[in-house]
Amino acid sequence: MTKKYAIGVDFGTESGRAVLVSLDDGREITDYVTEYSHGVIDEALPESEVELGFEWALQHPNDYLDVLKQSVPAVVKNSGIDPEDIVGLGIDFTACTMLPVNTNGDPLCFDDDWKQNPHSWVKLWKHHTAQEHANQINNLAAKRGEKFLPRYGGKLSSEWMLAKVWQILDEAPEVYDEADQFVEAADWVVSQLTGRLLRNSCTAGYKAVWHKEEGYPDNDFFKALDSRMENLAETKLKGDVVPLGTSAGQITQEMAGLIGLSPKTAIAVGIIDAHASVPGVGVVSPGKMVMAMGTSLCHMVLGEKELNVEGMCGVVEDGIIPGYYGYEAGQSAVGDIFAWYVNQAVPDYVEKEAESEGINVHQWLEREASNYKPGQSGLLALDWWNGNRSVLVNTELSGLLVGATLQTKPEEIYRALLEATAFGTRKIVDAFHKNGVVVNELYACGGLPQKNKLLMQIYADVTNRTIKVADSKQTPAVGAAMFGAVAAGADHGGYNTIVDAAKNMARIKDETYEPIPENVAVYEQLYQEYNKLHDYFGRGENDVMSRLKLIRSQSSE
Ligand SMILES: Nc1ncnc2c1ncn2[C@@H]1O[C@H](COP(=O)(O)OP(=O)(O)O)[C@@H](O)[C@H]1O
Ligand SMILES: O=C(CO)[C@H](O)[C@H](O)COP(=O)(O)O
Repeated sequence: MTKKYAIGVDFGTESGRAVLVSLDDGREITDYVTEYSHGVIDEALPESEVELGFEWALQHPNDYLDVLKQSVPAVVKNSGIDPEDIVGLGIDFTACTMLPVNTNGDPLCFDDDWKQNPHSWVKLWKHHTAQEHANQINNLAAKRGEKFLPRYGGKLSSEWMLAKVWQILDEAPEVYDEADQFVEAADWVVSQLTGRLLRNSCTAGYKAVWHKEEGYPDNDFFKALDSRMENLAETKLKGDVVPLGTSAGQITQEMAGLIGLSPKTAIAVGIIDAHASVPGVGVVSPGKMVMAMGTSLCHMVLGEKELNVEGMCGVVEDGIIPGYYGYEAGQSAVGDIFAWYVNQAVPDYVEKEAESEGINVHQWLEREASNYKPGQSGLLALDWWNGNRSVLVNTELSGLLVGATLQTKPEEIYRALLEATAFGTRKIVDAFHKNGVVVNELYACGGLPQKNKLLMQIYADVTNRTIKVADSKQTPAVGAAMFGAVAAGADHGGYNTIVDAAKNMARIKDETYEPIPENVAVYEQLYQEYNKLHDYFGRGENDVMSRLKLIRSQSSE
């Protein structure tokens, strides 16, 4: 039989990339990145005078279609592979990245009547202006003892579907009324490929509080929140929720022609980007935490029971690998914090030296920071530059650096920021491990493990665990391609289960990061100090960060 292939398309924050993968061994034959031409829309609507407020983050649905139209034909062409041998395609997406659509499934922002209204656009996962709505959802759910709340670590995030939908209802009731449905971008893009709008159980479970047995929260709860939302589940969130690995159908003739695939290609239902990384690195059993490390960091681990863990993003049965409870936690900025430092705060001389050596500023800072021992800088930071996703679940929190003196060097601050993110991860690992969701070893994927060895060693030392690294540049896309192979099925050259696909296709580097005992000891001391700052600023003893944010938003009105 001729070799078979699948395509995984990873829709990230700034760009989308297609990867063509061999189904024999997971080898990535070729990939192609398409930058979103509108990027993250955070200042004004495209071709419009309408300005956006503080912490808005929108996207343009056409950018997603451009990824399909540019990246997919490019990987087919560059590989020279016959499209008939590409049996499946899967996509993964950031989430909750959601949009209102009309009865035809078209985004409201495509309509001239609606495009001047910011609420008609795609709200990106990091759109952070629905915190007040999230707070009210959480308070009411806690007061009513809603069963769903512990499954989300005791708090729903402002990044998720319910807070975003309620914000739309509150601030633009006309958009809420006009919308036939609110859908995840992952599901919308699949509908553009197949002509069928299905909701995948992964985004529905983690981001829209859907449960395999219980469905969405009761109408009573929605009614108590806001009587206008009483029937949200049957109206704006209507439609079948289907398990991961389901085929959404074959690609439409029209789309197949447009993007250069065979009309027989099976399309998998979508999955969250981070979650696709789990089979992508070959993790299909408990005890192994997968860290998708990029602009943000998502932590995923499988368990055999549904347990409550403080501040986790969620536990969803079959949410990642069928047969297991999939747990997720996360840090809403990691690479983004380093980017902030490099772009906003590094002195000129560092940029000049890096440039004269032909390396980038990250590489320069990493090299210089490697000359320090743990604790030597006397610095300690809190990693909340984009709020805290786990375990505090509060987007009002902000960053902190203590210990700076007149002698402090840029590379010491850079190192303190790397360490802060590692402490944030340690907090998450401990929260799971101590509550019965065992974490014995760590698997890292995403851009950061390829870029920064010091960072990875610090993570191994701070967590006192071995870290294995994906041997793939595009792990979520490889995971998505695996789901594409499952959608095709073994009879058509794919696989029948995601476990079979992962066993054959996932690849891990030989080199691992092992904890260094003397570093582990110093970091243990620093972590205790981090914990004190964490609780002081994060657990209500001192809410200066929330007050500053309030003053800031009042002052910018
Ligand atoms: N050498 C480096 N060390 C640490 N962080 C880096 C380095 N180079 C780039 N970054 C950070 O990596 C992040 C991008 O990660 P990547 O995984 O490629 O993106 P994404 O999360 O969008 O998929 C950026 O936030 C950037 O600041
Ligand atoms: O919340 C998410 C997963 O649950 C987002 O998809 C994720 O944080 C986006 O990450 P990145 O920009 O690093 O791909």
